[in-house]
Parts: sequence; structure tokens; C-alpha cells
Amino acid sequence: MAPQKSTYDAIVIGAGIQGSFTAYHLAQRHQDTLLLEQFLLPHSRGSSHGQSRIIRSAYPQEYYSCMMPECFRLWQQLEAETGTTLYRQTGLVVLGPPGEPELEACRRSLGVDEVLDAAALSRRFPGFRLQAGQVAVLDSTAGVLFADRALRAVQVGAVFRRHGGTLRDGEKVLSIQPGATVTVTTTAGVYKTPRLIITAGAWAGAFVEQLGLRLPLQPLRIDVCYWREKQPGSAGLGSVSPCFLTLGLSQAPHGIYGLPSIEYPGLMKVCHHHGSPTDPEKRDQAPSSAPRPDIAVLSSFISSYLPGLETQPAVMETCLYTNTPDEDFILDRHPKFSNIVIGAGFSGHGFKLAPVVGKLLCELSLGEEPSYNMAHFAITRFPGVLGAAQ
Ligand SMILES: Cc1cc2nc3c(=O)[nH]c(=O)nc-3n(C[C@H](O)[C@H](O)[C@H](O)COP(=O)(O)OP(=O)(O)OC[C@H]3O[C@@H](n4cnc5c(N)ncnc54)[C@H](O)[C@@H]3O)c2cc1C
Ligand SMILES: O=C(O)[C@@H]1CCCCN1
Repeated sequence: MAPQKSTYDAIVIGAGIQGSFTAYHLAQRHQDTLLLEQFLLPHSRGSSHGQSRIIRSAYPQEYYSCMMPECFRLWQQLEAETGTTLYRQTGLVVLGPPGEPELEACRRSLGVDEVLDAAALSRRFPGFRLQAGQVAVLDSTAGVLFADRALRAVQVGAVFRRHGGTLRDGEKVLSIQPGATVTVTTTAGVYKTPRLIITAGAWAGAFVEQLGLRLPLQPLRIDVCYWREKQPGSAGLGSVSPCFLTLGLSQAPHGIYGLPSIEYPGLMKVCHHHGSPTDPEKRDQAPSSAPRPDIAVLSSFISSYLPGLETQPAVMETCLYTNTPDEDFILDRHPKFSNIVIGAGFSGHGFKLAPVVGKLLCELSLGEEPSYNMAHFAITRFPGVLGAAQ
């Protein structure tokens, strides 16, 4: 057997959607790239698994909405490259009180938008009941990304492999030795590279401590709940309904969101945009008797807003968010080791943006001027991150 190659132009740690897209862009830029993943693929222990994620143009923050046209374009390009359908356009309604600042900002981000009152929403989408005075902003560009399929398309699709990218799964990175050449030691070997990108999801906070960084990253365990239609297809829900998300509802200040019955026939995915602090190694150890405040919030929301659904979940899965205090991403070079780039803290909304996130992490690692304004993603916006610097 030929000896294992040990030097690469770039190494990416973590083959979730962010690391995989970063490796894809690096390969496209003719960098000999190694993508390392601790688990055998596919796996469901991180944040990128499952069948569905929302993609939308409606964003309260202009610094995300301005990335969405390019994201839609790159997702389409990946569909064309791999001959796979990765997106279904369903539309999305943002529900909330009129005048709510984030709702208004979403409306502005759409340019052309449609605002529906309670009666108009029920006429258009009969499964939904707004409370009196509430409104819905319609984003007709939005839809569902087929997450597992998309992840696989990025990892094994034409671009990464055609450009000689290497993916090694079941190989955990144990340590990093910074320097002009970075040394990466895994459970199976030692590699050297001039540029390293760390996209380790919920493991990132603990992992970068060895590089003297204390990032304020909080992994959260999210209950992913699917709710049965009382009369399949008859409540105006089902596979023809739009995605939705709420903003500014007093009963759910963190927000609730939903996707049509696409993954499991007759089951609509409705989740709380919040969860319990956890350690990614221990997420299954929560006692089964523990109170489930997220389910209570969802049951109450469903009885008022989606009366065609049963009020107890039929299927429950789990997933991980990795939240920053401001819920903006971290996309930056290490403040001391500029050839080490970190992408983390995707705070439950990073999947749709991964094509552009990967491009930005690639540009940072190549020492280029990033294509978008990076001020909101800087590591140094958090005080004391270098407290433990080596
Ligand atoms: C329930 C839920 C719903 C969501 N809904 C949406 C949505 O509708 N729209 C949207 O845009 N986004 C959504 N998101 C967010 C989106 O899924 C995440 O932002 C995204 O998947 C994060 O990807 P990641 O690559 O950072 O993390 P991950 O997918 O977790 O990838 C990190 C990888 O790093 C690996 N790793 C860690 N440490 C090591 C090591 N030492 N060595 C090797 N490998 C390592 C891990 O095993 C993991 O595979 C949702 C998330 C959840 C949980
Ligand atoms: O990124 C999204 O579009 C959704 C919004 C609601 C929470 C989960 N993520």
C-alpha cells in the first residue's frame, strides 16, 4: 500500500455543512484539500443531519439577506453539478404583531413583499389561524432544502472530488500545533498544512481552547418535533403549506418555526427555536422524566395557530444548535495565528447560508479580502476571547 499522504494545501476539521462547503470552495480554487470528520459518515450527532432546513430571503439583518441571492445561486449550481434536487420552493410566512421591528426588517429585506391579515392568511393557507391584529409577511422565494442529500452532494459531488479533494471520516482530530506550517494530529495520522480551517460545530468551543481561545459558544439540545395532521391533507396543511416562523410573540419570545409535511407523510415539523444547554457528548443523557418546556410551548402554539394538528408530537428527534450571545456567526482568523480560520456559532440558522459561509472561510484562509462585510462575524466582538492565550 502507498504511504498515506501527509501534506496538504489546506485542512478542514469537521464535515458538517459548513466544513464541507469550505472544502468544496478550496478544492474549486485548486487547493489540495483534506476534510477530516471524527464520525463515520453519514452521522446524526451534530447539527447538519435530517431531511429538511428552511431557506428564505426574509431576514431581519441586512448582512444576512444580502448573502441570500448568492446562496440561492450556489445551491442551484450544486443541484446542476450533481444532478440532484436539493430544494423545494414552498414559500414562507413570517407571523407576528404588526410593527414588530424584526418583522418590519424582514419585510424590508424582501423588497417586494405581501402582507396578509388573519382573514387573508386563512384564505390563502387554510391551516393557519392568526390571532386578531396579527399579520403575516409572505416570502415567496423561500422553501425547504433537503439537508442530508445536500450534505452528501457537497461532500461527494463533482467539484470536491474532481479537484482531488480528500475526505477522511472516522478520524478525530486530537491536537493542533500552530505555526507557519500547522501540524494536525488525528487518531490515524499526522498532517501538515499552511492553512487550517476549524468548523467543528458544537465541539468548536472546547476544541479551540488548545489554541488559547475562549469563545462564548453554547451548545443547545433542540427537540425536533413532528405533529400529525388530524385529517391528513384536509386541514390546508400537509405538503402544500408554506414554511413559517414567528417573531415577537409573547408566548414564544425565542420564536417557533415550521415546515410542511415533507419528511414524514402527514407529519408537519414544528419546533421551538430554543433548547437546553448541553454538552455534545452528553446530549442523550437528559433524564426522560425532566419537564419539557419546549413541548409545552409548542402544544399551546399549535392549539391556537395550527388547529388541524394534534397537540402532542408524533415523532421527536434531536439536533444541536451552537449559539453565540448575539446569535451571529463567528467567521474569522484566529487573532494570533492568522493561518488558522474559525467558522462557528451558527446559532440555528446556518444551513441555508453555508454556500457563502464556505466561500468566506475559503477566502479568509487564502489571505484574500472577503466578498462580504465581516464586521458582524469578528471574534474580537466578544471581550476576553484571548484570556487564555498561549
Ligand atoms: C433542529 C435544527 C433546525 C435547524 N433549522 C435550520 C433551518 O431551518 N435553516 C437553516 O439555515 N439552518 C437551520 N439550522 C442550523 C443548521 O443546521 C446549522 O447551522 C448547521 O448545520 C451547522 O453546521 P456545522 O457544520 O457548523 O456543524 P455540524 O454539522 O455539527 O458539523 C461539525 C462537524 O465537526 C465534527 N467534529 C467536531 N470535532 C471534531 C474533531 N475533533 N475532529 C474531527 N471532526 C470533528 C463533528 O463530528 C461534526 O460532524 C437548524 C439546526 C437545527 C439543530
Ligand atoms: O434558519 C432558519 O430559517 C430557521 C428559522 C427558525 C429557526 C430555525 N432556523
